[in-house]
Amino acid sequence: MIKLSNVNFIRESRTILQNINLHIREGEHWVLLGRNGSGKTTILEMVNGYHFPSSGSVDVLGHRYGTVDLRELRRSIGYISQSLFEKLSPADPVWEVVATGAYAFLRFYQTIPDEAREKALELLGRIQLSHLQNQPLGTLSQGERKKVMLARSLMSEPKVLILDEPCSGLDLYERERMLQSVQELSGGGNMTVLYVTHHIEEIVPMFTHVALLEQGELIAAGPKREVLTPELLKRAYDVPLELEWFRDRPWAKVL
Ligand SMILES: Nc1ncnc2c1ncn2[C@@H]1O[C@H](COP(=O)(O)OP(=O)(O)OP(=O)(O)O)[C@@H](O)[C@H]1O
Repeated sequence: MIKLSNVNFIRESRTILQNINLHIREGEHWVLLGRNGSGKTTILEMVNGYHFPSSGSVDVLGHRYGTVDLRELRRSIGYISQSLFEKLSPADPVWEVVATGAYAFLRFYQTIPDEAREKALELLGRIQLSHLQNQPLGTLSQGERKKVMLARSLMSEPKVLILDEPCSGLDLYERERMLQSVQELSGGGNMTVLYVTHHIEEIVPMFTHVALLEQGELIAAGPKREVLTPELLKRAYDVPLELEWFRDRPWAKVL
């Protein structure tokens, strides 16, 4: 499904990723953890085909990057990130922004097909945002924006969903609602999920695997209970901590 083999990424004579080997199978839900600058977003951008490795290979959905039409492949990948949000037009009504997700367009310059409109409205209903459907995107709160991005990413019924810190800037209530929506809309079925966060407690039960990065190197990758150990987390974050599992969710206590 997603395979990074011996990936190195060098920019301006700096090694940003070093010998990354990561194999994500269909239906697995992975969380990528690591300190600021450890290379998480670079990996996500590589899986989206926005960066190419300096050496090694990236295969997504059975296609090797470098030999495939990325525009076509990207329709099977939903991507939520702040940088994508910034490219959208703040004056556009919410339902239109969601509808553009069906085509991987940033904006419609022609009449929007009824089918796309109906689907966008349905997705907005599923995340309880129908009341905002005609409001301009730029007027939404942080929490509403994140959920609109989630709905947009699901328009094309992607096989792979990539979320880069979808809960950043959300209060506790909004964060829990967002996590609930992520679980409801992408937790079932065979969708493969890759999720980046700085907050260990966001690893809700739907997540199956964790990869830990330290300065561009993977120090652990596998089933979450094997990777989320105090020893490995101390190595990744350089902070001694204890981990408590509550309702299949890890909570970190700094010692
Ligand atoms: N095009 C580039 N040229 C030079 N350095 C780059 C480039 N892209 C990324 N980097 C560097 O690579 C490192 C990893 O960046 P990346 O954004 O992947 O980290 P991250 O783990 O997502 O960090 P954060 O948690 O702070 O978002 C950073 O030190 C960044 O400055």
